[in-house]
Amino acid sequence: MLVAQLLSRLGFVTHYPGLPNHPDKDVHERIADGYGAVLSFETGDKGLSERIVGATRLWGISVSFGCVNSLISMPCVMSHASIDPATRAARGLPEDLIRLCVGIEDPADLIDDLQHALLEAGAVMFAANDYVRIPTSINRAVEKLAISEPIRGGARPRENREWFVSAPGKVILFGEHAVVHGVTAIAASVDLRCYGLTSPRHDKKLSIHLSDIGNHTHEWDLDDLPWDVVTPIHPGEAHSDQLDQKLMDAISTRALPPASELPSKAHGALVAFLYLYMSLAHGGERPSFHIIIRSTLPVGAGLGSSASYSACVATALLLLHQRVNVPPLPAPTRQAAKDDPGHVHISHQGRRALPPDVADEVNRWAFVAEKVLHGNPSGVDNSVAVFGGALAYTRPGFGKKSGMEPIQGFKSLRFLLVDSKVPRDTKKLVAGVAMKKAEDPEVVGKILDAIQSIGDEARRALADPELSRTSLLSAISALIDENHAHLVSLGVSHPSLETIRATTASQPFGLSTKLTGAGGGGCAVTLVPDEFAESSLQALISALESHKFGTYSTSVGGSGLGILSPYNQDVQNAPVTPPETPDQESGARGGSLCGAFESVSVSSLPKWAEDLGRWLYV
Ligand SMILES: Nc1ncnc2c1ncn2[C@@H]1O[C@H](COP(=O)(O)OP(=O)(O)OP(=O)(O)O)[C@@H](O)[C@H]1O
Ligand SMILES: C[C@@](O)(CCO)CC(=O)[O-]
Repeated sequence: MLVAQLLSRLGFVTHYPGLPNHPDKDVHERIADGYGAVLSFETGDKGLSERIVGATRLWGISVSFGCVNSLISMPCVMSHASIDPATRAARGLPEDLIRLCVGIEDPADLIDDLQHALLEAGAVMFAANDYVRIPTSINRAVEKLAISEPIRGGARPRENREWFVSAPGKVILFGEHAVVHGVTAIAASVDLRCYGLTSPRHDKKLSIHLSDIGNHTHEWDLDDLPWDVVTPIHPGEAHSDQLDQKLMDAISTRALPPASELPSKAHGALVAFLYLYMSLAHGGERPSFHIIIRSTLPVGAGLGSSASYSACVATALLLLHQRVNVPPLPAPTRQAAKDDPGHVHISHQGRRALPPDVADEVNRWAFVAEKVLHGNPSGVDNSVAVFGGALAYTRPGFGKKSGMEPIQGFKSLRFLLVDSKVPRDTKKLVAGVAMKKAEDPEVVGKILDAIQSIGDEARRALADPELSRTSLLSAISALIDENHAHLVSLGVSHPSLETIRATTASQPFGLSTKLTGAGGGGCAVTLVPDEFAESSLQALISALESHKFGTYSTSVGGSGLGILSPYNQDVQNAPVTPPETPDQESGARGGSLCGAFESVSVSSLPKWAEDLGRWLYV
């Protein structure tokens, strides 16, 4: 009732038998007690309705209702999409109709979330201390304006500004490799990140600087790229499950020198970048820009460096190809007054600032880049790089429930990451396990089942409020050892990883360790119990470093994808918008942040980036 009253008061045509103006209120009251949990409303504009549905956080988007949590849908594009529009119209089903099912959450949270969504979508504004509806005609005019100037509140159109993006790496606690074959993996973001900075060029060239891959720089004339083989993928369309082999071949043979001349790490990164750039280009637009990539993650070490690179490239390209928008700057929830800037809407800050539709689109394209780099990725790494936090991930296509579920309780665990510094190739290791499975399906099938049980057990333990902290930590330790043993059987360990395990398990440390990520070298993850003294941790780090291993004490479960806010009022230090025509001579490297971004030390990079202004995170 409260939701219906809110919508009706705001002036939306609201259908709910509890409202006094409902035409069949009397009939309903004769045959039923109460008014039920389902209602619907019209906004007057299908696009606006889509934005509202996409902007809700607590209301889950769902085709069919019947759940304890609150759900939202647009029947005409979801449950009733298969009925042709004429029949829908004849039956009086408005195209802009939004249907809601109210669940058991706190009504105040539900109303707050709905108000935020209406505000974010541009359906209401905040004036005189209250939300008021923006007439649909104004909304349409604003939408038209947004097409020519998509970043409302920013200083310049998007192709003329610098975009600064970042995404975290990941640690897989349970289920690597097995996840490729349908097992659920448990993974979380780490606070080491990849950063990408784009600055505009005005010379019809495209260039990329890979700071971590031998400082490799590559430049292309946009007109020389093999456009003749590109099958355009229009905005809103999904990339097919398979890579376009013609485009892959054309990039390798015509846009890049033969692979032998290019280090393979750079080759993979460049192919992935160009593949996305060319696939995303549409409407004859070919933005000319320079992009610099820098990461605080070790590359090729099992911490998801490729996925965080893929997420940064996908985000930058989706922004520059005008396929995603940063949400408009919300109105202050309290009016600004003298000496009071007003209260900025909370959803513009922190983890919730980038809406799910932006995150989903970036994730889809980051997965495409991962396919270019890895062949057959499960999607867990890019999902963590985009969504952050800790999650249980099951790849689709194995006849069971797939997707992501957030995991609570992971953030409180302490880990030490140890880099064996032994290089390896994820693509080959994943292919090796697939070959083993093809040769011995029964044995590998049993290992996969055992790894699934380990992940299930870990999730149960993490979710069990009755379990003492000591029991939880000893359960996770035992499961870490067990999972590692299975990875050894799959043939993806390495002598260096066994040395790390032996060192961390030795007295006085007695800690459990497993390889993480693809293995074959790369990183191991060690669970550090709460009571483990700082002096012991330092002694362990010294012991590991004496073997020439690298160590990272990292926190897990932090933010996913981030975009530095393009709004002037959110920028604290430097102007993020570059000169109109940066460095006309070369067309490149003229942006205001480029020099500083390239020269700041790796250890200072996170703080430097954070201090530039407000980051909008998923
Ligand atoms: N900072 C970066 N700049 C450019 N390319 C990168 C960067 N980080 C990763 N890559 C690309 O990703 C490849 C590394 O992928 P790989 O999967 O082997 O390592 P990883 O992602 O660190 O490990 P895992 O997949 O086990 O988590 C590199 O060879 C390079 O092509
Ligand atoms: C080895 C693997 O399971 C994790 C790599 O980080 C591969 C994948 O899931 O794509």
